[in-house]
Amino acid sequence: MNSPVNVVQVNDVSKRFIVRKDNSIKERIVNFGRGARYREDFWALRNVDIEIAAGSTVGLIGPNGSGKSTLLKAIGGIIQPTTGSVQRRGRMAALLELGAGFHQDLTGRENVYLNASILGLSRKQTDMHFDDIVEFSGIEAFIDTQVKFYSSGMYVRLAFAVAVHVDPDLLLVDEVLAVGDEAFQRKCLDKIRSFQDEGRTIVLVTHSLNQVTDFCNRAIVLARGSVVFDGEPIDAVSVLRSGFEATYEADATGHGTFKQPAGERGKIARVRVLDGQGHEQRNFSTGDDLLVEVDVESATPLNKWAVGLHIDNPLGQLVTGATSKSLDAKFPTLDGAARVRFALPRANFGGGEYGVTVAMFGSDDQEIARATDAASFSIGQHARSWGPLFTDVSVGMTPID
Ligand SMILES: Nc1ncnc2c1ncn2[C@@H]1O[C@H](COP(=O)(O)OP(=O)(O)OP(=O)(O)O)[C@@H](O)[C@H]1O
Repeated sequence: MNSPVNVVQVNDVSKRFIVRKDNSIKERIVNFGRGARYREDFWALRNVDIEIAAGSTVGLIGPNGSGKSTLLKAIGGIIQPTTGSVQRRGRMAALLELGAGFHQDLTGRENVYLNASILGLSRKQTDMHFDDIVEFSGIEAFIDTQVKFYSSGMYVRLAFAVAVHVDPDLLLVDEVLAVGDEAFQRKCLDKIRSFQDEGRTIVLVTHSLNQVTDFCNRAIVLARGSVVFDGEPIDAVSVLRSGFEATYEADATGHGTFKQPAGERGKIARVRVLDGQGHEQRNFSTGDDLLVEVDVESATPLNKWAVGLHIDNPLGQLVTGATSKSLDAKFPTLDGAARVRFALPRANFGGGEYGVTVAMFGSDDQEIARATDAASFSIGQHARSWGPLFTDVSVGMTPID
């Protein structure tokens, strides 16, 4: 069997941005001519080597600022690497920044033609696809309006519609899909699925870890501009989660970003997710009992204090939250260390990955410590229903006469 052709080859790519340290105009004038001292090199990508085989769907994931968009733009040829090279084969369509490739003063119709011609379609070919493009976008009523009057959702609709109708071999999609409404997102994801079936290659930047495990057959995790994992999506998601926990541990050692008002100091020493019997666990089923255990410390006695809990989905959206105050729990003075447990009996989370963020509050309800994404857990997909909330849905039918 022949091994598949590489559609993208990224060879030892690094990208440097020059970041100016002086911000105000006054500082710029004062520092004029001493440029070098007031600029700093920032490496958004470091020695990235990636080969992407034809027909694969690759997810690029990583924390904010890790270089995902920069890598996608380098693959798309929108930015030039500082060192290294990128090779691509075949026709590419890219959905990178909102409105990129659209001319503000032109109408939707004119932009379709402009965009399609940039992506390599002749006028005649665009004529052939025009009605389908407009229909897919669902913005017929605004097609002769200048795009500067479009909402961000309308931009994305039209841009995606053009991109998927120009017959690309390689489709690059950055987060933009998150802008569209749910119905349109679903339509786009269906289209991406049919692209997969047709053997096209897709590279997707996303914060939705569900999208990665659902759609991709490979995921690359970036951290501070370097590839830290490249392989099975499910493993990539674990790496990303454990990375967050490592960050948190660094915080717990005192090098982190805890906000601590003078006088009161709190410390979140450990956060664990346990099953109903108190055993540490990561994988749960819908309806299981969950305990979130938080070890807190204070160097000075704290008379009034509280602990808060946030459980977020992979998009960072709050799924459920509570504080010991909202739960009417009053704790005695904290002198040294204490263990707080939140109990979530029969938790009806839907299948997916969840992150646990914990905060500690002092007198005046001021936040005195925070551990973001300090722990995580996974709920197995249920065969009967899906979505962030599990309901024991059933269905019946009666004939109507
Ligand atoms: N034109 C630029 N000039 C200076 N710095 C830049 C530029 N573009 C990106 N950066 C920096 O490079 C780093 C990587 O940015 P990039 O947008 O690739 O990250 P990302 O992983 O896509 O992040 P996010 O999840 O927040 O979208 C960031 O620290 C960003 O501030």
